[in-house]
Amino acid sequence: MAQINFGGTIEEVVTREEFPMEKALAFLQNETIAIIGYGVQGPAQALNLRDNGFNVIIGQRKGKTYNKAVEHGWIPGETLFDIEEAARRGTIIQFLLSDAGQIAAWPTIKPLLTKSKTLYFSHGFGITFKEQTGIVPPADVDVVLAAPKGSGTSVRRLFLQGKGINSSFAVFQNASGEAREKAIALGIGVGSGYLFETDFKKEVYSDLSGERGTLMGAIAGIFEAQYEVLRSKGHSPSEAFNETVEELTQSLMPLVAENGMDWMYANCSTTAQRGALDWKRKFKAATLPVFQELYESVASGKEAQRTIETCSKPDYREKLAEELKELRESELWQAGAAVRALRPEKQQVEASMIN
Ligand SMILES: NC(=O)c1ccc[n+]([C@@H]2O[C@H](COP(=O)([O-])OP(=O)(O)OC[C@H]3O[C@@H](n4cnc5c(N)ncnc54)[C@H](O)[C@@H]3O)[C@@H](O)[C@H]2O)c1
Ligand SMILES: CC(C)(O)[C@@H](O)C(=O)O
Ligand SMILES: [Mg+2]
Ligand SMILES: [Mg+2]
Repeated sequence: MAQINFGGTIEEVVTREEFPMEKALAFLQNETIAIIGYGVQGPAQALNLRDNGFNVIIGQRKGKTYNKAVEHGWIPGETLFDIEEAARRGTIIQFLLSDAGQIAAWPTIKPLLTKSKTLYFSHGFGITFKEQTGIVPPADVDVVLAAPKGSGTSVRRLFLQGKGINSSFAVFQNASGEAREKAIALGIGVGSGYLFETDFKKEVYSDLSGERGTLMGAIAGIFEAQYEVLRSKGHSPSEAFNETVEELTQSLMPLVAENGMDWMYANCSTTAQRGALDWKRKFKAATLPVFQELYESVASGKEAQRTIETCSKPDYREKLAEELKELRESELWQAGAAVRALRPEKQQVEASMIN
């Protein structure tokens, strides 16, 4: 394990140098990895594992998603099965159904988790909120987690670019005595650049807070608030969108990603720096209680309950699609679509498609 100083706290991380792919392949050479669920993480992890040389099969119910798996080269009856058959054949069960879907499938999966098999999650949800999910694995199996810190789409894209996402890993149950190495080997196999250690509860608390907070919920809310103010003061949609979203994603966040917040600030005007440093305090103070409320809602199980209730309904997909449609069709994001289409590289692509 490499010892890394994260802003004054020394943490241990596992890099590909210490745990190379050959070691992961050797460690898992006798295993059949059954990917249960082919939604977003499922295809990314399955394809990365397959491309890395692991023995992978898929378990997916029939329908559109099953057909997607066929398009990706999984062969019905050979490497593509229904959930039950894949879980029977697999020695490592990667449980990548939606968190609500895992509850429905658990009665099918549980009896197939025979001694010395491994149950793998990419989220601490099912195990941590066991009172609500009913997911309690048998004592004689390993239970591990490798959770990529990003969308499955990025997990696959970064892999194809020869890069890697960072992931957390954890062990909940170590029946074999080798669960930790197994978690790391699987984490490397699915395409992680490096892995940091956590436990199931910390993973789910931080993950649910992050996605409801700055990563997805808070950012969308802040965009809407600023856009609405600019529009109400007479600014055009294009101006409001550019000052709220486009500049952030296209110009400033890439600079933050490259070299940190202070460096992005330093590459803006002194006027901008002065104002940002002053207003940052006010935004922090205004949002701190909201983030505290959010964390409490996660830790009390309220967020899990709401997710389970809503995402277990038969029409949950349609309902989510309706809400996303409303977001897409809002003026802000329609302005965004127009702005994106005007990016020079898009126009070049369109021109080359015409010629
Ligand atoms: N989406 C991501 O990029 C991402 C990132 C990190 C971790 N995770 C975690 O990985 C796991 C999988 O997430 P996902 O977003 O890929 O899942 P998802 O929501 O896309 O669902 C995956 C699959 O589950 C199937 N499914 C849903 N309910 C079902 C049911 N009742 N019976 C059978 N199949 C059912 C769906 O058809 C879909 O193919 C979750 O634990 C999630 O928290 C996801
Ligand atoms: C990609 C995210 C937001 O990091 C993941 O946590 C998810 O639930 O999809
Ligand atoms: Mg999540
Ligand atoms: Mg996440």
